[in-house]
Amino acid sequence: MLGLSDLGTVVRTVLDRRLAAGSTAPIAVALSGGGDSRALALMAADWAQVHGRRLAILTVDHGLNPDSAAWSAACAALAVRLGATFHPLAWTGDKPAQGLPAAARAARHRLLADAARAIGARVILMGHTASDLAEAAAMRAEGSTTPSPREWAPSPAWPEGRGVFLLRPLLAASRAQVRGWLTDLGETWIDDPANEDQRFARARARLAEPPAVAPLAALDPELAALAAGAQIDAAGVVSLPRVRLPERLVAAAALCAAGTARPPRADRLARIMQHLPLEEPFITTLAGARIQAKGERALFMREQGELLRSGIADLVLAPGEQTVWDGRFEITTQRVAVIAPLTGHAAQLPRAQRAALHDVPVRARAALPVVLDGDQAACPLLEETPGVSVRNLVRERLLAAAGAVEREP
Ligand SMILES: Nc1ncnc2c1ncn2[C@@H]1O[C@H](COP(=O)(O)OP(=O)(O)OP(=O)(O)O)[C@@H](O)[C@H]1O
Repeated sequence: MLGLSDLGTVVRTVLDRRLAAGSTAPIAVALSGGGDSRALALMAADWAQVHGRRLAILTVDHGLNPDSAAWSAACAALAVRLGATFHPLAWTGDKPAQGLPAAARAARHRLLADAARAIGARVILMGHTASDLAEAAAMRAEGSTTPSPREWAPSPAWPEGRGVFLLRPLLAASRAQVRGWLTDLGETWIDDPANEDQRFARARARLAEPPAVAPLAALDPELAALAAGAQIDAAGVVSLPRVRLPERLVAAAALCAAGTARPPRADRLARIMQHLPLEEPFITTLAGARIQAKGERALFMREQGELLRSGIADLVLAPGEQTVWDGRFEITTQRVAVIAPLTGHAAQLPRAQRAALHDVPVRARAALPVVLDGDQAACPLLEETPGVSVRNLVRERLLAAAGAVEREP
């Protein structure tokens, strides 16, 4: 059991290990105003001061409780007290009747990630505790697919969370321990009544399961090494050895190659895992990706049919605009540019690019982005295109997903 006086030391150790001491980027804290994130903000402020780092407080108002504006105001007041910048964020979209907690969570992660990127922060600190780990386990026992919060993980929001990591330094402490620490300091906090609302699986889990002390998130060096060894071409096609591929890497490679965000279904993934190591050629789709296994390698690429079915339209970018196209390519323009999938435009490419296209697997070609100029097309991935720059996000995302990035970039 973690003693109260040890809590600060544990958190400092995690921050020392994961944050880059010499970085000039601000450190973001996701502050709900609840006890856990409040304690975390206090500890992070100490660490930031010692290391000369700026602190930014991010608070999302979900608009679900009449008191939420007052909660945000309390967070703003703490930011002032800690000398941190305060970034109020609001979930203004439609609120679904079903699945409200999941929708709120997805919106929260998108807002937090966008805000972090806007201020140049690479890490968002979150206040999950060992009690949250125990609750996630209890919810899974109830049939939910809730993943366990990990100490260090890329933001689940995609593409908003590109390059942004979540750090949970309180995972080894129970909620009661964190609150004991706050009480000792004379601090108060907000209790969100939704946490006690028994209609939500999460609240039932809070009652059901006594908190357990969390093991530190185990890093899987094999997974990270395999991801680091992946061959990824300019078109974003991922090539991995087909035998001894861990299931997690297959799922991550599919998501990254497809640019999609929704994790694949467990039963589909399990079926693929049965076929993948066999010797016969094997073709399937997963999470918007096409998987082609032949010989000793498996290729993961965007499934072109899914791209076209996603209703991707010709996109007009203004000068200076940046977008993530199909979840795979970050495109920045210095001029007006019309971006479209290559399908139907291959004959409009200059000769050199048509030749370069031969190096791209046939079934990956239609899902490449091209810039249309009248009756001309150009693919910035095949050849430099004036006024348009493109960054392939596939490798960076795969490395982050596989745990190959262990600390603040
Ligand atoms: N409204 C909010 N504004 C900012 N941060 C928040 C907000 N709500 C939650 N958080 C952050 O998320 C942490 C966990 O909160 P909570 O347990 O309510 O969310 P969760 O849905 O279980 O987490 P996750 O989003 O990782 O699934 C908090 O300690 C805090 O850091």
